[in-house]
Amino acid sequence: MRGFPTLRSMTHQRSIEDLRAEVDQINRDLLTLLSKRGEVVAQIGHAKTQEGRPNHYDPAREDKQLKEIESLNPGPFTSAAVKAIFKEIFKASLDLEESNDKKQLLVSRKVKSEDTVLDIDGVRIGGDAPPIIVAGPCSIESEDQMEQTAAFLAAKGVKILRGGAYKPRTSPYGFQGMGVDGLILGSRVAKEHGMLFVTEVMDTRDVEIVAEHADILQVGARNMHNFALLREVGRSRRPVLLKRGLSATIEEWLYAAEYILSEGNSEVILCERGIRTYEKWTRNTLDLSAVAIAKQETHLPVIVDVTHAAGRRDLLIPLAKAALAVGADGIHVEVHPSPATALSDNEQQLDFAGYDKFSDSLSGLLRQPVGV
Ligand SMILES: C=C(O[C@@H]1C=C(C(=O)O)C=C[C@H]1O)C(=O)O
Repeated sequence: MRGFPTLRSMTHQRSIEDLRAEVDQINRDLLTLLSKRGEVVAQIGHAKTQEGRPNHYDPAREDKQLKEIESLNPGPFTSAAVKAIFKEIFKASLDLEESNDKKQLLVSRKVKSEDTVLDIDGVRIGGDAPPIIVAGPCSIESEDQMEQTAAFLAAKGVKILRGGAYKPRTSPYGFQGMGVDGLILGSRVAKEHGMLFVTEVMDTRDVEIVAEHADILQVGARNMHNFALLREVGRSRRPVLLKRGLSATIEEWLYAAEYILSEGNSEVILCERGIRTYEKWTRNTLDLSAVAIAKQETHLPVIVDVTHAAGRRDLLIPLAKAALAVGADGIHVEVHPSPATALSDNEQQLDFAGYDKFSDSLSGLLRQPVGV
C-alpha cells in the first residue's frame, strides 16, 4: 500500500538550502523595514520631546496598531504570535525614542565623553585626580569647635572643610544652625587653614549670601527635588555638591544635576548618601550601584557620604573602601571634636582619634586614583 500522495510528492521539492536562502533574503527585507520603522519612530520621539512630552509611552496608540494587525493577519502565524512580535517591536521602538532623548542630557557621557575635573583653587576633583576627602562637623556650632576641627583636618591633608550653617532638621524645634554667623565663621576658619569651605544652602533666598562665603554650595538630600533651588545654584558661579535624595531614583538624581547644568553651571559633584529602604540596621542603605552607574552614565565627579549612608561609626571604613573600589572620586565624612556633645548627628560623627583610624585604613586607596 502506497497510501495517499503526500504534499512532498505532489509539489516540486525545493532544497533546504534554497529555502534558507529565501529566508535569508526575507530577513534582510525585514531588517530594512525595521530600520526604516526605527527611523520614523525616532522622529516621532523627537517631535514628542519638542512638544515637552517627556513620557513617550502611548499604550492607546500601541493598542490601536495591535487591533489592526490582528484584523489583517493572513496567517500562518496565530494572532497571539504576531501580536507578541509587534509588542517587542513597540518596546524596542520606545527604548530607541527614550535613549535618543537621554543623549541630549548635558550630564550624559554621550554628550561629553571625557571626565569633568573640577579645579577649585588648585584642589582637583574627578577624573584622574586622587580621591578627595570632604570632612568636618555636621553643624557649625562655635569658633572653638571649627578651629579645632580645621586645624586637625588640615594637618591630615584634608583640603575641603564641611560644616552646616543652615540645618534641615526633621523637627522644627531642633537646632537650626548658626545662619550667616556660621557662614562667616566656616569660611574664615577654612581660609586660615588653606582649605575650601563647603556648606549647605536650603533656600533660594540664601544662595547669594552662601555663595559669597562658601567655595562649594551643597544641595542636601531633602532639597534634591527643590527645582527652584537647583536652578538658582545653577545660576550661581560656584561649584555644587548635589546629594542624592532620600528616596530618589538614579534618574531623578541625574535630572536634578541636569537642572544645574542647564542653567550654565557645569561644576557639579554628585554625592551618593544612601537611600531609604526597609533595612533598619543602617540609617540608610548605601547604593554602590548608583555610584558605578553615575560614573558610567555621566562625566561628573561622584563622591560618597559614608556618614549618612551608614548612620553608624563601625561601618565607615568598609563602606568608604567599597565606595573607592567602585570608582568614587572622594569620600564625605563627618568629624567633630566631641561627637557626644554635638548639637546634631551625635550618633554618627567621628572624633579625631576615629578619623585617624579611618584615614589610616584608607591611605593606600586615597593616594592613587583607583584603577590607575
Ligand atoms: C512611536 C510612538 O511611540 C511609542 C512607540 C510606538 C510604536 O513603536 O509604534 C507606539 C506608541 C508609543 O508607545 C508613537 O507614539 O507613535
